[in-house]
Amino acid sequence: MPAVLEIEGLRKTYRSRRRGVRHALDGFDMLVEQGQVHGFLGPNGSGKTTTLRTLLGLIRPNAGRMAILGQEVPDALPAVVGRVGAIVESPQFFPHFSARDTLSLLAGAGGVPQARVEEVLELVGLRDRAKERVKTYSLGMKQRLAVASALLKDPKLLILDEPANGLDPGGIREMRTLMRDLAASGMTVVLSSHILGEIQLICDSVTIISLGRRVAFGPVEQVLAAHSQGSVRVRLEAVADLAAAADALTRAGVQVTAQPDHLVLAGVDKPAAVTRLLAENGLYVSELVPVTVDLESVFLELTATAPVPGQHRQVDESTKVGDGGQPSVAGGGWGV
Ligand SMILES: Nc1ncnc2c1ncn2[C@@H]1O[C@H](COP(=O)(O)OP(=O)(O)OP(=O)(O)O)[C@@H](O)[C@H]1O
Repeated sequence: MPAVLEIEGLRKTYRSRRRGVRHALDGFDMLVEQGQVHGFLGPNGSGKTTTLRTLLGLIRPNAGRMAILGQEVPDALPAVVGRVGAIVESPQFFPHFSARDTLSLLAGAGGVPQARVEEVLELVGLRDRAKERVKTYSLGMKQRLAVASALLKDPKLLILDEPANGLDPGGIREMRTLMRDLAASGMTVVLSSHILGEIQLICDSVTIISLGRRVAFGPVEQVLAAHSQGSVRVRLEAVADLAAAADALTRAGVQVTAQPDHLVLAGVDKPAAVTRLLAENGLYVSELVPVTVDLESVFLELTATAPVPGQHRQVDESTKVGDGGQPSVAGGGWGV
């Protein structure tokens, strides 16, 4: 499969007198093959929007290379831009225009035949409300209009930042079907989302970014399989003992992800060793079961953003269990 999108070693550094140097992108890589629905995932502030804006020529990177449809960007952007549809951050529409007028105006400006307006209205499910003013639309309807505007030029690559934002469950399901249909027709779709269950259902492959670096990528099943080896869920008689248990297990070399009422341990080949270790520390297990990992737990583990009882993780902090309970800032986010 040819690569539709390639990013290698992308760096973007922001400098400010007050906050010093901030590495929004710290040698980030990404590869998306043709006809895939590709999920782009990362916690708040991890660099997703910076990546997409850099790709679209809106931000100048400090280093790295990028190619869209086999052409190096930003140099070749004028040549490829007609084949890329993108919504990065919510677009603003004239509130007094209807969806049909809005799309008609955009089609005219982009040299797209007017017949395409009706096609995209139908595709995103706005046909019956197309005559009404945008200011009367719900958030989800505006989101559908945004997707319709990105689809106008029948792009080869569609980039959507949080397309399910504001959609109701029915709308999310329709968006899922639309993305799959578009990919089946040969379009490549890159979407960022925080709805990880949705990404798992919809995407063929994913890239996970944390603190400006890629921490996982590949087909969804491969990413899940790579992280499901020997995972077990542990509950204790006393929830208050979880932090102590996480600490003891981490010191013994077990990889621990803390959830509010249980721990998930990775790479456990002998569950009995876990119960023994905890019992020796006066901590008593009430449940120990193998878990099939989902994308959410992989995400929380790789980005170290699992909630820890009693702590309020701040943006830019990666809360590592077992480091004395103190939130830590992993390399790459702040500082030089
Ligand atoms: N213009 C700017 N000046 C300084 N720092 C910036 C600027 N734009 C982004 N950043 C910083 O770069 C980092 C990455 O931001 P970015 O918007 O790419 O994150 P994101 O992954 O899209 O987050 P979210 O999921 O919250 O949208 C953040 O720490 C952010 O504060």
